[in-house]
Amino acid sequence: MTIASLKEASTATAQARHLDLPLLSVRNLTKKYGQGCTACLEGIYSAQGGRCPDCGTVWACRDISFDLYPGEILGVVGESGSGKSTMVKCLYYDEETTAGHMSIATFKDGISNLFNESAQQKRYIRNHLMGMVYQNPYLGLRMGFSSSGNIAEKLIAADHYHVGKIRSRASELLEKVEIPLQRMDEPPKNFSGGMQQRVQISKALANNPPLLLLDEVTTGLDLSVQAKVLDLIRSIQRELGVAMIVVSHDLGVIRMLSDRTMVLRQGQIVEHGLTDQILEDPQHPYTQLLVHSLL
Ligand SMILES: Nc1ncnc2c1ncn2[C@@H]1O[C@H](COP(=O)(O)OP(=O)(O)OP(=O)(O)O)[C@@H](O)[C@H]1O
Repeated sequence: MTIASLKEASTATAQARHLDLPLLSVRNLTKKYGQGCTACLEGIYSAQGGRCPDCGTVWACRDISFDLYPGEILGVVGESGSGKSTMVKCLYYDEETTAGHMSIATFKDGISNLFNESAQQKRYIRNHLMGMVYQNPYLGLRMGFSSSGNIAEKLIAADHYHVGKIRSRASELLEKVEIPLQRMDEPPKNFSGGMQQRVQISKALANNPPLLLLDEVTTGLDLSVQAKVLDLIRSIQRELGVAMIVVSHDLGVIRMLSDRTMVLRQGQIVEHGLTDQILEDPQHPYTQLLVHSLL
């Protein structure tokens, strides 16, 4: 099956899935760097790149709301500085959120605000319910550990201690991402960029999370390596039914992977809809600019 036909089939199922309950719901996610002043706290300011001209506070994300359905891929696109990375870092607790509400349907009946959970519960959520793949593999991997050791670390964090089972799960995952098993005890620092991203993906999947966050995972890779990683992401979504948030400044990546797309500008959503509709008939002038610059 080609990527285009995989995408078509998946978009159809994504539309059908909207009859289900969302896996992840985010409401009014806001992250500011700085204290804020009367004008910008009330939203009465003329933002320059998301920065308040009076007090210098950066509103990296402001009132971001969306739902993500089981097994769906949501693309997040926007120019540099639009708040894409900050948004996923807030979801994964790499950054403390200023305000907002996040829930996951399978955690405490989807009622709890996950931004307000205890540190222990946040660790549980990071280890069991989410996986994260960073643009920079140095953030997601311990480069001096073996590749299997990296996966073991994630399994141990989720209270799996049986050495034989850890080893067999590590082999299974590395095989899935096409890392030769004779290299499973080598550290990722010995690997190429594409291989490092594949090890990161296998580590993120270690505990079968229902949600995967991918932040610019193919940026900086050669085109042929990029295609292989994108293909892998697509097949994982098909086989495992993992829901994903894919952040990219590259509309080609978004077009290839995502069912729905959210366009961010200066920390706010300017457009949100089915990817094909957004790319073929963008409504917001900013999206029109982004799309036309791709053509
Ligand atoms: N620690 C920080 N302190 C102050 N401002 C920050 C911090 N981290 C991010 N920002 C600001 O938040 C805004 C959003 O940044 P973010 O990295 O989320 O954007 P992005 O869309 O992911 O950009 P890129 O594609 O270049 O990574 C930017 O104006 C950035 O300068």
